[in-house]
Parts: sequence; structure tokens; C-alpha cells
Amino acid sequence: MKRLPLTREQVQSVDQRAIQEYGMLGLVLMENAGRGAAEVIQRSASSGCIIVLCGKGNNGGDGYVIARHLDLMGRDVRVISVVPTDALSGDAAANANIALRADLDVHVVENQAEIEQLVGDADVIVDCLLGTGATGPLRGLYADAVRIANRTQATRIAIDVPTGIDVDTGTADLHTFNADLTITFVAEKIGFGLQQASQFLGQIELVSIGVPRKLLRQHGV
Ligand SMILES: NC(=O)C1=CN([C@@H]2O[C@H](COP(=O)(O)OP(=O)(O)OC[C@H]3O[C@@H](n4cnc5c(N)ncnc54)[C@H](OP(=O)(O)O)[C@@H]3O)[C@@H](O)[C@H]2O)[C@H](O)CC1
Ligand SMILES: [K+]
Repeated sequence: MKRLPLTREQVQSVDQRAIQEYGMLGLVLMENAGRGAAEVIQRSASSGCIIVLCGKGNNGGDGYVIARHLDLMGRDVRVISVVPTDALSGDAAANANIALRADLDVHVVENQAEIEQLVGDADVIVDCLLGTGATGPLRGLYADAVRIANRTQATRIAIDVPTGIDVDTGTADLHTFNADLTITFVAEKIGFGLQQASQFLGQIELVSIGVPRKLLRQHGV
């Protein structure tokens, strides 16, 4: 059965129902998301330096899980956060703290020159800046990070959604992460099917986050 693409609201509903109705924990969903994404990244880009760009929300939280699992696989991985880590909350803050306590290579950047310097030797850039919680034009360092990443020769991998794409309308920001591969969770998003978005997605890989099949079926997935 072809899995139906979901709207932002439907994806968030799956997330919330898995927690509220099935008793799953957000941290478990994030761990499944990050570990699954790290395994796809390892298969897709089996060598070189990996830079994970992290934002403020749970998309950024996925990035800290991804970095931890890639480090466990022996990869050379570095996290660049465009916000101070104490600005994170909930599951994202929990995973940022685990990464910091584990002495993973985490850099908080304050300007585009710092981003350019750190991104320079990346063979792979993973976009964990914004996911389904993005609203409006990219603000501040998010736009700079995307523009700088797009100028490199690195393989670009978007997590859940290429930053700059609106998951419902498919519209692309002036600065949209130009992905070679998009690793998306639970289901593809409605906006992926629209022309403006399709040029930024690259190949799409779907990663399960462990949500029960009964719940997915109720959403046509
Ligand atoms: N069930 C699932 O699919 C799971 C998904 N996961 C991941 O979680 C994200 C969604 O996380 P969320 O925290 O809701 O949203 P984001 O991470 O996309 O963004 C959050 C914050 O970013 C700021 N923001 C929003 N728009 C912009 C913008 N245009 N420019 C700059 N910053 C922006 C905003 O914070 P402010 O306080 O600054 O307004 C947002 O709060 C999903 O995509 C998956 O990756 C879970 O990991 C597992 C389950
Ligand atoms: K993203």
C-alpha cells in the first residue's frame, strides 16, 4: 500500500498520540529517529568529515543523537549549533547535554565567519537546523548556515525536511538547503510533492521512529 504523505499537523499528531495514547517517550522517538538517520548516513557517505548543523528545536535534537551514533561508528563528526545550547529545551536539550557530557565536538557559532571556518573541511553536511516546526523566512544564522552549506562541495543530507521548505505548501525560502538526500521520519510530507520543493529534496529515504503500526494505519501511513 502506497504510504500517504502527511501534513505538519498530522505528523505532529502522530508524535503526540504515540506519547499520550501509547505511553511512548519523546526521547525514545528522537533516539529512534537519530539512530535510524545515522545508519542511513553511514551507508550513504561511508568516509570523510561529517558536520551536523543544529538549530533550536527537536530537529536540532535529532542532530545531537545522529552525532552520537556516528561517533560510535568511528566517524569524524562535529556539531555546529547556531544557537547557544542553553536555549534548547525538552528532548533537544537532553540530547545536547548528553553530547556535551560525552565530549562530542560541539561548536556554538555566533557569526557567519565562524560557520565558514568550521564548515570548510566538511565532506558531508547534515541539516538539522529546522524541521516541521519552521515558520516564515529563515532568521539570522539559519539563513547564513544554509547559504554557506550550499556553496560547499560536500554531500548535503537533510534531516526530516530541507531547511527552508514549508512541509505543507512546498514553498522554498530564498535560502533553502539543497539536499542530495532527505531522510524523513514517519512519512513523506505533503509539500514534498510540489515542484518548488522537489528540486531541494534529492533522494528521499524514510526512517521509522518506532511508532506502532496501528497508529500509522489510522493516519493512512
Ligand atoms: N514524530 C516525528 O516526526 C518526530 C520528529 N522529530 C523531529 O522534531 C522536528 C520538529 O521539532 P520542533 O521542535 O517542533 O520544530 P523545529 O526543530 O523544526 O524548529 C523549532 C524552532 O525553530 C525556531 N524557528 C522556527 N522557524 C524558524 C525560522 N524560519 N528561522 C529561524 N528559527 C525558526 C523556532 O524557535 P523560536 O523560539 O526561535 O521561534 C521553533 O520553535 C521534526 O522535524 C523532526 O526532526 C523528533 O525528533 C522525533 C519524532
Ligand atoms: K532539517
